[in-house]
Amino acid sequence: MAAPRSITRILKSLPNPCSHHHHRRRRASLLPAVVLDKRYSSNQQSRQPPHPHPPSKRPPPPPPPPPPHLLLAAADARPKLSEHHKITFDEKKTLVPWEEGKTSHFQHVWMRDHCQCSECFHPETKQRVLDTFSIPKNIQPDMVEAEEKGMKIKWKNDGHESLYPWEWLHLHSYNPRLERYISPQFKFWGSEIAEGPPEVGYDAVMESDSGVGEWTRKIHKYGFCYVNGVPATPGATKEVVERIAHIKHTHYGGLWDFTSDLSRKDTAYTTLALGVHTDTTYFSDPAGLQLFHLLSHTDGSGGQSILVDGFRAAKILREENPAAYRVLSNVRIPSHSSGNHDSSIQPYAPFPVFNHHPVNGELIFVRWNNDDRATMDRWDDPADVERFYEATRAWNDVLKRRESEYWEQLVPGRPLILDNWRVLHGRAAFDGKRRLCGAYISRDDFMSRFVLSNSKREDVLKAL
Ligand SMILES: C[N+](C)(C)CCCC[C@H](N)C(=O)O
Ligand SMILES: O=C(O)CCC(=O)C(=O)O
Repeated sequence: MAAPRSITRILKSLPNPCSHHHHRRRRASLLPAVVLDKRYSSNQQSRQPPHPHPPSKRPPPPPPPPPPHLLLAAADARPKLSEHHKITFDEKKTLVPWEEGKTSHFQHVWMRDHCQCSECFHPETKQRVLDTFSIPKNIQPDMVEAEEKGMKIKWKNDGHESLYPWEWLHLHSYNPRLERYISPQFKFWGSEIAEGPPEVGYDAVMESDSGVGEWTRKIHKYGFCYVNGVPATPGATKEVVERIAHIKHTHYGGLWDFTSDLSRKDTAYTTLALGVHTDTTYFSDPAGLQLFHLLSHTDGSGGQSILVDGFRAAKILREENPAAYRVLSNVRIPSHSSGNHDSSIQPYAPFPVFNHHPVNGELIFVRWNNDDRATMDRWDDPADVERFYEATRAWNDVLKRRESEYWEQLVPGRPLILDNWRVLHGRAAFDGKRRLCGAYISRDDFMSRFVLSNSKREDVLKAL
């Protein structure tokens, strides 16, 4: 391969793009720039996806890495080019030497495909307009120049000019990866959370995006959060839910308003106790968030709510009984919702209790609803049947421990929202007239609002 050609027409030493406008350093953001890191490369070191059926001898999976699914870009770090080396390119790639001593390698086809100009990338819709497949296979720059705002490339084949902002280049450097990720950690909790459960105020949520930012940050960190001071009406409740995102409509309706009248053929519409579970395990894409608002409970008592932190419980099970954790990470459980005459809802495939991110291996989703479990008649090895029941018993024992359970009597005016991918919920039996309203929000809609209400949109867009 020919030695990298020096850049033609680089007449002077590279200007340090940050040298003469430090006074224009980005206003330190009020909140750390939180953006989703969706760029998991397929070859990133990752655990193998779980085996379809529990192997008997397989060693327990390694502990998952900390969840890197959120990127906290350095709020005000500005990448600086090397003072000593120039940008160079050869027939395949451009090399960008940074002050920190690392050099990013960007293949030309990748660079051209990621041109951010308004011809190639729609300025409003943020979608690619460029026809990727019109890029010549051997595309090369005619000229590469370091400008104040970024690196400019003039392409040889058609003279097209692309400008790649320095922050964008540094953030998207893939060889090597340069940005450090500080993932906001989850705060696991047990029964002690009753002393100080996460909560926000109705006014804050309704009046400002920063109020929604605080609310979504607490939901992400704890897996649940109360909203204090909400008028105990379905209308006010709907408005609160929609401060996060549009409601996920299901066969229960949009904003559901329910009581023990079996109007929908589900035990939630009875006075029965419900063991802790996650909802909608019968959807391919189960609800991300679920809000409950007790509107009234008259002529009776009971119906206390119970929450269990499913991520904490899973961690305990993995430590105490790795065999059970492995079984519940591999055995796929069929689920259904078939009480209503006009539907029998089932996901496109059964899923295990513990679902791990397919690339980085972190536990990302607990699915557990023993009441909605369908008949399990697909076993490669019948010996796995007993193993499954042993594993679910071990799981149930962890869930039912006193220190796992957070019991709380919901009250009108103080709705509870929870992360249905992490937190299990249930209720005690009750009598009398008990009316709740609430709604589901999809996981992706929640994460979108969480990120955008806790970062500058420009940072989110830059990290796409
Ligand atoms: C929330 N709402 C009362 C409307 C429906 C309850 C659905 C309960 C169902 N067994 C599940 O686990 O998804
Ligand atoms: O009635 C309640 O408090 C909760 C009902 C429930 O668990 C559900 O709707 O999934």
